[in-house]
Amino acid sequence: MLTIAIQNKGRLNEDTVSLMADAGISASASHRKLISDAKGFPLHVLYLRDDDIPQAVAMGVADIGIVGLNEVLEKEQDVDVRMKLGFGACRLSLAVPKGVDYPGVKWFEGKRVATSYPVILRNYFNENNIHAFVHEIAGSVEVAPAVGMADAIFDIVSSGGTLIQNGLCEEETVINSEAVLIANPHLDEEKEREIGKLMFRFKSILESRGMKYLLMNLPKEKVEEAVRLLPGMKSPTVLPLADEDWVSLHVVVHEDVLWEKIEKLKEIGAADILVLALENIIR
Ligand SMILES: Nc1ncnc2c1ncn2[C@@H]1O[C@H](COP(=O)(O)OP(=O)(O)OP(=O)(O)O)[C@@H](O)[C@H]1O
Ligand SMILES: O=P(O)(O)OC[C@H]1O[C@H](OP(=O)(O)OP(=O)(O)O)[C@H](O)[C@@H]1O
Ligand SMILES: [Mg+2]
Repeated sequence: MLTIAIQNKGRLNEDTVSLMADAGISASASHRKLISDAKGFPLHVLYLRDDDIPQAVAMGVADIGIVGLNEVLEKEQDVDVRMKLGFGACRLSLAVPKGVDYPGVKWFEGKRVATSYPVILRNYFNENNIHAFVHEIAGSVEVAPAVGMADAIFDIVSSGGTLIQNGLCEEETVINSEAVLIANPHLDEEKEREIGKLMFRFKSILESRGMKYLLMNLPKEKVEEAVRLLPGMKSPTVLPLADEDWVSLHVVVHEDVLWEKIEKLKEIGAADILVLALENIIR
């Protein structure tokens, strides 16, 4: 049976548990339980601090894990990144106090930079031939310049709100991150088959997110025009109605373009348009 390591609490826990739930796998969301068996898929679930997940997977304590790409790159453990999971999006950036006249990355030469990601930062400075002092701290990195502990910081940025609150200005994005599925690189065939099944479920879920199922009635002579407006998964489904001059048209569209498509369809005579949530796309 496969063992998966997930974050026990914190920012990735909820999205991880809900991705698994959407894939028909119920893991306990309890913060106290450290290991449990999932329902809906043969899986042991190990609840860990996110920092420990890459190592647990590299050691084989867990076969797979869900963790931010930032932690995978920081820990430099021997694990394969198998797929991106579409949540936990953030970036690791260098930021300097507002008001600094920033000429480019060479500004960091000789400076003290506070971070919880010393490995990624040192690699970046080495690649850019910068000699700087990397000052590792566990948290509240953004206050370091204000209290005189550092000249700049390197930390996670998402909305940018924390930087603004602390009078800092983002200057260099070093990596973009999101939650990923990682795996031990030396698993047997049976475990790989199980991982394949799990990834198939996750991919179906991710593909269907943001998609809507659209049904409408349309004058028959407008079908070709509607098909041109609606590049669906293959082509729209067209079903006859009792009234032979009309058809029922079904199509899957992304919510980003939903209203734009609806407006165009109405213009060519579509009526009784229904928009339904789409749970899953199995290809
Ligand atoms: N503001 C944010 N927006 C989006 N994603 C974030 C943000 N902050 C962190 N993340 C992502 O979520 C992951 C977990 O963040 P969290 O703050 O829960 O970590 P932590 O405090 O180190 O947790 P743990 O107790 O498990 O060690 C980060 O490694 C990163 O990938
Ligand atoms: O750009 P923003 O949207 O403001 O997010 C960035 C902040 O989020 C994270 O901290 P978190 O809130 O998880 O607190 P922590 O430092 O205690 O982990 C991260 O360490 C940044 O400080
Ligand atoms: Mg952590």
